[in-house]
Amino acid sequence: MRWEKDPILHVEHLKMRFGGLVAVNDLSFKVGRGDITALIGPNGAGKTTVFNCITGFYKPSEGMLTLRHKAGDRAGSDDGSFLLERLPGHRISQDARVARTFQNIRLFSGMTVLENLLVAQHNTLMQASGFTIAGLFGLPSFRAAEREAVDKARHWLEKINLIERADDPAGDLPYGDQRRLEIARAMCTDPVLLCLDEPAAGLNPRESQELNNLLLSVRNDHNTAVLLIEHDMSVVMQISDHVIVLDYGTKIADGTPEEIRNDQRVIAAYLGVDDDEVEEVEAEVRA
Ligand SMILES: Nc1ncnc2c1ncn2[C@@H]1O[C@H](COP(=O)(O)OP(=O)(O)OP(=O)(O)O)[C@@H](O)[C@H]1O
Repeated sequence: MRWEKDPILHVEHLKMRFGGLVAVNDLSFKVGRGDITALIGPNGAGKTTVFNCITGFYKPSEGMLTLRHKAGDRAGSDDGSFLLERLPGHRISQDARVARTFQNIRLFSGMTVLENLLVAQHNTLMQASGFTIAGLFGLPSFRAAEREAVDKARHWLEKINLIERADDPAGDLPYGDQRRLEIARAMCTDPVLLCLDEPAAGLNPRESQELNNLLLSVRNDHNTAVLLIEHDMSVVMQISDHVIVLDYGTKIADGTPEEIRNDQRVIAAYLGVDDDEVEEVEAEVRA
């Protein structure tokens, strides 16, 4: 398994307490480099809390989160390890190159579709300017970086079939297009790990299929590892290489989609049924 042989992220003994509530308890798992990994579980299982720990929104109460770059990862990052639990949030995105989306859409709705993709590249552009006004106006490195930013934005607009809508306000797009635009915006930061919180929520079957195709392309063409929280089993089972199941903040299963599909504990916990109903539910899931 790639997640054992070549993990990009190693979560060890993660614990997150909120006062007396233990939302995540002694959780360990690995995310394979270039894999699509799904984190699933019933409402309140602790999935978003795990994301918030990985992306620096929360400092874990205990545990280690190690992200390993390899030479050849996106944007020429060198070999190197990042202990995410010790880094401030902005360094997790900028240096460790972890990007995320949220359960609710957080595009700049008044800006155009293209502008949303350019804003995501603000850091690279500012570095190319040498952080000076003179740089902004004159430096050839800035002009080259600007061209690259537009090319990258165009690449992603073509990929998500929104090139025709580049100059429209992002808020005018249909919901499914906005979801894909958010993912494209995150990809414009050249992440090595892309964390997506319920990307398929609210999508119709056609939009869900478009999302699947986009995520498969992120994995296959860009070799970016994807970690997603998802309730939509048609997305999870179709595109994931690896599935991790949480219940009440602890891991109850970890394996390939096939293994998870056949795990009775998962069926019982995830669907919230009693033990004597498991067989019936299992038959429904297989159908
Ligand atoms: N900031 C917080 N303060 C207090 N409790 C919190 C906080 N964030 C999460 N929790 C609690 O931690 C537990 C796990 O919540 P979390 O949102 O991580 O679950 P989830 O698996 O993502 O659920 P869902 O699928 O509904 O989004 C819940 O009991 C929740 O109420």
